[in-house]
Amino acid sequence: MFEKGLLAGKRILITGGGSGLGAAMGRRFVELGAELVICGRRLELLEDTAEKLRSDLGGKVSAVQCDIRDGADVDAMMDAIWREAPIDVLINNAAATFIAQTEHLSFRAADAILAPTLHGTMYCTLAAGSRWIEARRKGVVLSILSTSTITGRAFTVPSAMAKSAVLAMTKSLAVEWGPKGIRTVAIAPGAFPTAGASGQLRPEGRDENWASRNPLGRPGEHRELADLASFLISDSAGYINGEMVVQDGGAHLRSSGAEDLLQWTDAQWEKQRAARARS
Ligand SMILES: CCC/C=C/C(=O)SCCNC(=O)CCNC(=O)[C@H](O)C(C)(C)COP(=O)([O-])OP(=O)([O-])OC[C@H]1O[C@@H](n2cnc3c(N)ncnc32)[C@H](O)[C@@H]1OP(=O)([O-])[O-]
Ligand SMILES: NC(=O)C1=CN([C@@H]2O[C@H](COP(=O)(O)OP(=O)(O)OC[C@H]3O[C@@H](n4cnc5c(N)ncnc54)[C@H](OP(=O)(O)O)[C@@H]3O)[C@@H](O)[C@H]2O)C=CC1
Repeated sequence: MFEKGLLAGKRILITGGGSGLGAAMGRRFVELGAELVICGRRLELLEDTAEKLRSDLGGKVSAVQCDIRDGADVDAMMDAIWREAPIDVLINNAAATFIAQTEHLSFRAADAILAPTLHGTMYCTLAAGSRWIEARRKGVVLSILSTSTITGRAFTVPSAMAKSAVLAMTKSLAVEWGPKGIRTVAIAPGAFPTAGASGQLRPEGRDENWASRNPLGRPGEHRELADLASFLISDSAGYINGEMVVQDGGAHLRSSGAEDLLQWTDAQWEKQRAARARS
């Protein structure tokens, strides 16, 4: 679909690039000629993903351990990256979520979602943006959000709050940093099955026919999201700024995706809490 060298000459950092959608985007970016840095907390997972990409595609891929909840860690990672060469694109992909009745969330539980998804995303954006602006370099920030930014989402309230805040950041910085040559864009994916999302959002017994209720009758394919991301960060999308593209097969026009959970009994929620306590 794209010319082979679409992303040639671009150095891209993907937060949470070791797994799921982050890894899928990384693979596509390398196929299209980009140089890649991936970060996350699990170094072994990152090294494995980077090694696989190097051996499959022969590209330049490196892995950095970083907990984006920690601003000092983010700064240290950016300093280390910049010592080698500045990045041109930041992909804010790392995030956390789980389903829970909101009234049962402790403050620590709320923070477990808000810290990476909101604060960590802000730290990474600030750390990249301030370096770009100081060096008068251009840049692109692509954040992976959710259709909960449009519909809200019962039972994943801290995630919906954090994603909505990052959408506000995307729109605000489009105006503030656009004149400095930095574009900010976002994708709102619908359901793109990954081990992380299924583990946190789809316990056994939950709405097993959810995929067929999508207007297109299926979940998203990782390659579809990776292609959209490749376009949005490429120079071909150079006039798109402050925009969030929804990629969900039309699902949010029909439902926020949490309606089945409204039917859950107290016993089902009790079972869900107990499963968490055991893990
Ligand atoms: C909306 C759709 C769009 C988004 C999709 C995605 O993001 S898909 C991507 C999905 N990918 C990911 O999410 C990957 C990243 N995920 C992660 O890093 C972790 O799974 C985590 C940070 C979400 C939880 O880490 P952890 O288990 O090590 O937790 P911890 O030990 O640090 O505890 C902190 C506090 O949180 C509490 N608590 C925890 N779980 C639950 C629960 N299920 N239920 C209730 N509460 C819970 C725990 O009890 C504690 O509070 P307390 O008792 O002290 O008052
Ligand atoms: N899959 C889906 O259907 C949907 C996904 N999304 C969004 O897509 C993105 C990717 O999700 P997905 O691939 O499904 O799930 P994953 O769980 O695979 O991805 C989350 C990634 O973030 C990393 N991460 C989490 N916390 C931190 C942290 N504190 N510091 C650094 N890295 C961290 C994880 O690595 P590690 O644990 O090693 O740190 C992991 O690689 C997320 O933003 C998610 O909200 C949105 C809507 C739907």
